[in-house]
Amino acid sequence: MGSQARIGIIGAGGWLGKAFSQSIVEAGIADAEALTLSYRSAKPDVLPSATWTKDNQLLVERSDVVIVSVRPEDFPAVRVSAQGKLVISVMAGVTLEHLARHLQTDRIVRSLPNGAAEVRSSYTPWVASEAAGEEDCRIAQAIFESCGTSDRLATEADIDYFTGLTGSGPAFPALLAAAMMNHAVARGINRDVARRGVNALLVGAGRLAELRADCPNDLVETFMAYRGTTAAAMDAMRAAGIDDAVGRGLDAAFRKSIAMGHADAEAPQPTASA
Ligand SMILES: NC(=O)C1=CN([C@@H]2O[C@H](COP(=O)(O)OP(=O)(O)OC[C@H]3O[C@@H](n4cnc5c(N)ncnc54)[C@H](OP(=O)(O)O)[C@@H]3O)[C@@H](O)[C@H]2O)C=CC1
Ligand SMILES: O=C(O)[C@@H]1CCC=N1
Repeated sequence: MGSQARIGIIGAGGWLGKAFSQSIVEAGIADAEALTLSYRSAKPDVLPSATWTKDNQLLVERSDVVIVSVRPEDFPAVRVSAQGKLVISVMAGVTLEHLARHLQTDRIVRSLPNGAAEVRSSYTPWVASEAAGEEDCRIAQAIFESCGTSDRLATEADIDYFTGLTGSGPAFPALLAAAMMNHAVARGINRDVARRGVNALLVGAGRLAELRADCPNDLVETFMAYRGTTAAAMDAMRAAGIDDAVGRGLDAAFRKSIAMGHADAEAPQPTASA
């Protein structure tokens, strides 16, 4: 398909939809003119030379590749037939089987990017249905790598696990940073100073991880080896159960993703129409 790929994004006005549409154009996978983008409420003020529409069936007809980027609870209302088309889903918890049944195509890639797609730094694991061919997988991977890095995983259960690990993942350093900021403010530190300091350390820690490419355990051991303030803090955090808390969080996300898939399976069959 190369630079002539015709790509449609259902839900292109949202966080991930906007990130994908822009990164696809930036990476030269498709020109803006070859994109058909759908929205539900307000027409977004980006990529004016793309075709914007509220008609998802029209979008499918104008596209070779259809990316579905609505929230899972809005998916049942997306009533289109994508017969013969490659569909790429970024939705949490929606299974390959449900996607195939609802959209009437067996060429499916199920993926789970993360919010860092906005800054072209997502990590996007994905799986493909049996009927998705080599070229389908190649274009899907090119799309994911236009906004970060990606890996093809072995099973759908792996996708359900990675939904928490890396899909929800950017929220977890944010949770730690919020706890640190709340602690500093409670200690009487000026809120703006605390915010600048904590945001700067998040960015710095990310860049350090990128530069060193160490296993996180190695980085922790490097800090522990000082046997100083950092080790004192980490020992106290571990004694308070940080490893257990993180494990419980990841298990909860995995269970939620599986439960969303089961809810789909029990949902009534849609009637396909524009
Ligand atoms: N954000 C994240 O970090 C991640 C999100 N995901 C998954 O990606 C998907 C999208 O998430 P995100 O971008 O954050 O969500 P958003 O709510 O930001 O975007 C969803 C968009 O879909 C639009 N929409 C809903 N129904 C339709 C429809 N029938 N036709 C056209 N557009 C429609 C919404 O419009 P309106 O303005 O009317 O609401 C909204 O703009 C979700 O399924 C989520 O599970 C996966 C990994 C990470
Ligand atoms: O929280 C969610 O359900 C979505 C999927 C992963 C990140 N956001």
